[in-house]
Amino acid sequence: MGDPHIVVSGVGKVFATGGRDVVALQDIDLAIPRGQFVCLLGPSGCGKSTLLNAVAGFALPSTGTIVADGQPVAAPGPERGMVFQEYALFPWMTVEDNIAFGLQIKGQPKGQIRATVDKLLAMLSLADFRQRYPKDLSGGMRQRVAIARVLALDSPIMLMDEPFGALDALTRRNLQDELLRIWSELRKTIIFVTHSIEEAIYLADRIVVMTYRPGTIKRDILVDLPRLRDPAAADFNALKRELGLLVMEEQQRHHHDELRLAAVD
Ligand SMILES: Nc1ncnc2c1ncn2[C@@H]1O[C@H](COP(=O)(O)OP(=O)(O)OP(=O)(O)O)[C@@H](O)[C@H]1O
Repeated sequence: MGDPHIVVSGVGKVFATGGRDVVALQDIDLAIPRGQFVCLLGPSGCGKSTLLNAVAGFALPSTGTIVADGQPVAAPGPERGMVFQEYALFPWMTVEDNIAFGLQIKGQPKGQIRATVDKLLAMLSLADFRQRYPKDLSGGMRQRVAIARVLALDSPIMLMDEPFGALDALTRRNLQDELLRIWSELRKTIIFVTHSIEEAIYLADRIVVMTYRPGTIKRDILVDLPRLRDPAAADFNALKRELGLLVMEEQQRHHHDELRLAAVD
């Protein structure tokens, strides 16, 4: 199988806020093989985004190391593309210009950019929208553009922070299917943050459940169900129940923590 594509070793992250230290991550060890689709799952505040941002190189860990695509992570890099929940599109650019932007920055020849943009517009069913501006697109369409922008750079690693969290259920399922199709075609390594148990089971090869403060790995589960997965199937639901209990324990710890802090203040 070769070396893991992403290696997180002994990672911790402490935020100092208002005289209180928040241990957002502690002792995180994670080795992700090339091409694996990993979901980070857990309730709000358990450090999912902090871990993703550390892999992205946006906010480095306080302790430990991260190696991605053979390189120690010290800053954002082109081998790690990021898709956010809020579509990070340029509002003054059309769909095709948004997708082309990163390639123009890289100084690629015009003909080559055009070919890549055409391919991505087709791949994400955006061809009829190429001249539109983001404000004239639905949330789902905007998120397609955001994914196309990252794919344009051909990063072998895709980091996704609740990318479908703001979408309605039907659009969300559509984009999940679309993402699975793209992933199986292009074989990216994906780390996908979600707090939806169903979304994690629907998508992932592997689900990493995190604990609430300190953020540690509570359970690391391989999902061995054939795709496309059926959320109504018995084995899907058995896993959903198992994960539901794990996540609920952490939600309760979060709740108790909030009550305790409220009592102190
Ligand atoms: N810049 C920051 N300064 C101080 N504390 C922070 C900062 N960023 C995150 N935290 C704290 O670190 C912990 C982990 O936050 P993080 O956003 O990674 O959690 P999360 O699991 O992604 O939650 P959510 O789903 O709500 O985004 C939380 O307790 C949060 O309050």
